Amino acid sequence: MTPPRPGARVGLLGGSFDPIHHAHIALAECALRTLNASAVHLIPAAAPWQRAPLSADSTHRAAMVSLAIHGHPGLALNSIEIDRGGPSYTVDTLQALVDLDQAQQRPAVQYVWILGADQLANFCTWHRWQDIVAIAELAVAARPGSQPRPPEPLQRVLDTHNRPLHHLPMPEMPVSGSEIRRRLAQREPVDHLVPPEVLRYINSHHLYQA
Ligand SMILES: Nc1ncnc2c1ncn2[C@@H]1O[C@H](COP(=O)(O)OP(=O)(O)OP(=O)(O)O)[C@@H](O)[C@H]1O
Ligand SMILES: O=C(O)c1ccc[n+]([C@@H]2O[C@H](COP(=O)([O-])O)[C@@H](O)[C@H]2O)c1
Repeated sequence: MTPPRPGARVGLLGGSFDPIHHAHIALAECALRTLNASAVHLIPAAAPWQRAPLSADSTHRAAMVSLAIHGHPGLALNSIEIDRGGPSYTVDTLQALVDLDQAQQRPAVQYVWILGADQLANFCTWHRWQDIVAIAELAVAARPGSQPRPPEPLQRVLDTHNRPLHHLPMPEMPVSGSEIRRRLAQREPVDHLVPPEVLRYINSHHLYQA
């Protein structure tokens, strides 16, 4: 991948990806186009601290992300959180990316954290969420059951920092990792929810079986 031009936007889509599914890819592609980003990095979390332990280990989740983005120019796997280990605080990830750019004397880029409306609603529970807004812009997509509207305290901090909230014009997709895990455990089909390479990987590694 060519290095980003100075001032370019780089989208960051963090997630459990347990497993990655069609809505994640649609979200990343929509962000790439809408933000005119030079790249969108998909960042599998090592240990998302607000959730119960994940089903598949980080090696499997990263491998599935890698398979799913194959043939999608502009999308890249970024294993920074897996490599760091421990609780996956987004603020630490953003700070580490900025520090790395500086250490490697790369041109400064504008990071944009991409999220679904469910996580936007939850955003003010994130670790040091005000510091996230100071470093990165946010881009949100609608998700069935959640409105892509920022909670009041977030809107106030966005206003203080004069930060935009990008809206990603993606159709609502009723797809979730939990539903996929539930279907797999019940031996129900999921081929309409995940890319075929990911399904082959799930089957060959016997993931998500009851
Ligand atoms: N169907 C969807 N539409 C819009 N955004 C989504 C959708 N699915 C996931 N996202 C967003 O992608 C990011 C990563 O999500 P995650 O990996 O937790 O998937 P998930 O489907 O929400 O999984 P789970 O059901 O296990 O919570 C989050 O910001 C989430 O809001
Ligand atoms: O930094 C935090 O406190 C924080 C709290 C909740 C979620 N996140 C991040 O948001 C992304 C989506 O989380 P999830 O639980 O929907 O997979 C993932 O990258 C998480 O690490 C981050």
